[in-house]
Amino acid sequence: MSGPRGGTRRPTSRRRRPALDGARLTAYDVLDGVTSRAAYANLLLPQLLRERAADLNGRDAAFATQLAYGALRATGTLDAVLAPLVSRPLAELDPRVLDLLRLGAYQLLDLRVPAHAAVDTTVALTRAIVGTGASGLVNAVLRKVAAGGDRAAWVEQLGGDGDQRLALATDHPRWVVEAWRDALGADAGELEAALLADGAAPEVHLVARRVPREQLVAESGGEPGPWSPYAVRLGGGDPARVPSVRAGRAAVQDEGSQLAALLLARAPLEGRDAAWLDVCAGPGGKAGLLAAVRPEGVRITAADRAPHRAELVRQALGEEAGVEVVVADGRTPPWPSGSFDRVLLDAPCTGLGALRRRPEVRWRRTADDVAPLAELQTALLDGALASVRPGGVVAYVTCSPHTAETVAVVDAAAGRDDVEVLPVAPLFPEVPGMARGDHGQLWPHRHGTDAMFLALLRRTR
Ligand SMILES: C[S@@+](CC[C@H](N)C(=O)[O-])C[C@H]1O[C@@H](n2cnc3c(N)ncnc32)[C@H](O)[C@@H]1O
Repeated sequence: MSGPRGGTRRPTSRRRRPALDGARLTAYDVLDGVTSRAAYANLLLPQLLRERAADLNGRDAAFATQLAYGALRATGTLDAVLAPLVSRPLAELDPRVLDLLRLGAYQLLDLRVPAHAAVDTTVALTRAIVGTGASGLVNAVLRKVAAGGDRAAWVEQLGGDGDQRLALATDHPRWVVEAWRDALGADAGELEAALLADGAAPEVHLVARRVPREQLVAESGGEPGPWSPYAVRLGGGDPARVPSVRAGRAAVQDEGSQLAALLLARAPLEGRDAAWLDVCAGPGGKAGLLAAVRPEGVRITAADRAPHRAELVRQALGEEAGVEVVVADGRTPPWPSGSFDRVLLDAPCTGLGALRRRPEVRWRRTADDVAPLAELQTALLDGALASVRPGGVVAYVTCSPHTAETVAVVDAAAGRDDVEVLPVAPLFPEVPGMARGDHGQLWPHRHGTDAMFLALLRRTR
């Protein structure tokens, strides 16, 4: 223990002078990037931590992460607490002040940061970032937040019906709570567990593509994943340091996404099995696993409408033989009808199944986003069914459990007289609790994966 030396005096008061600390400043910069530039926190935060590595130790980096992710996840709840304490609508506040209020309020509601530290440090940040004028408002509002108690006390005070309380307690917009209840159907008793799981940091999963899984386990110090025979779950550590990841023989991939690719590979098929299509392939995660597990001689076409996403597929697949990457719109396929034996449609979606990874997405998305995406998904599924030969299969997957993007899209296609639905769960006997009718649904709270939806269709003629 180092004591005071060379005339340095111990502070006489236990209450330390508020200083601009690097962790809080970094968390603020992440909130500001998300608010003012629509940045993604999971990209911006690691970048800032790298740039500021000389000034932030491991604990600072961990605290900045907890603050930034926590405050972004809780934005709606924090705003519900702040709104009655500010005389103007929150939307009329200087956005920087609103972000600072959120940062302070989050510490008061959810962290064991002493109230005076949360308030004083946020006031100091406000003074430095916005100016002295705004610091009075921040000071006054945060004191009222502190006086109202912790999150449980605030949820109690704000009141509302059951869904409203769940929304506030678990940091979801109400429309997502309703969508989750609907998606869980008969298992709606798991609603709170499902919502809470969106607040837990996800484990990093690796996929062993061109390396035996046991070797990847040994290299990474991880554990075999319970569901995919290619998955390794990491307890911690930087995946980029794992030799097979560096060499491109393994990659980071959620175990649910691995099952989505395996669904296509495992689907029962009669006759020719030589040409596979991944119609929305960018950035190439599932195409990479498909390339590794395909039987010898199978050619893969990996398409994406966005040229830069197609380029990412090219980079991800590197030297793979028998893989063609093309820029194409899956709604109007440029290849002859019935060209493929198996087609994977990993459709663009709201991404609500991956809320654990992208804390701000739950507030950026709105219920109005769903219908246009469902329209796109429907058109893409039509294109996928046109691309597959009679007798061939289409795997339709989304990283969202929302019924309008999943069951409704597939049901509409299944109404055609040349399409039959194949049951998904029997193809994964090792994965309990994944049946959603004939389809498959993974959940973070049940499976420790993203909430992937999986459906299988056969074109009958
Ligand atoms: C969910 S992501 C695919 C993820 C990818 N399968 C993977 O595992 O890495 C959806 C992709 O669909 C692409 N996309 C969107 N609209 C499309 C369209 N009309 N035709 C083809 N690709 C499209 C997007 O550019 C995006 O890369």
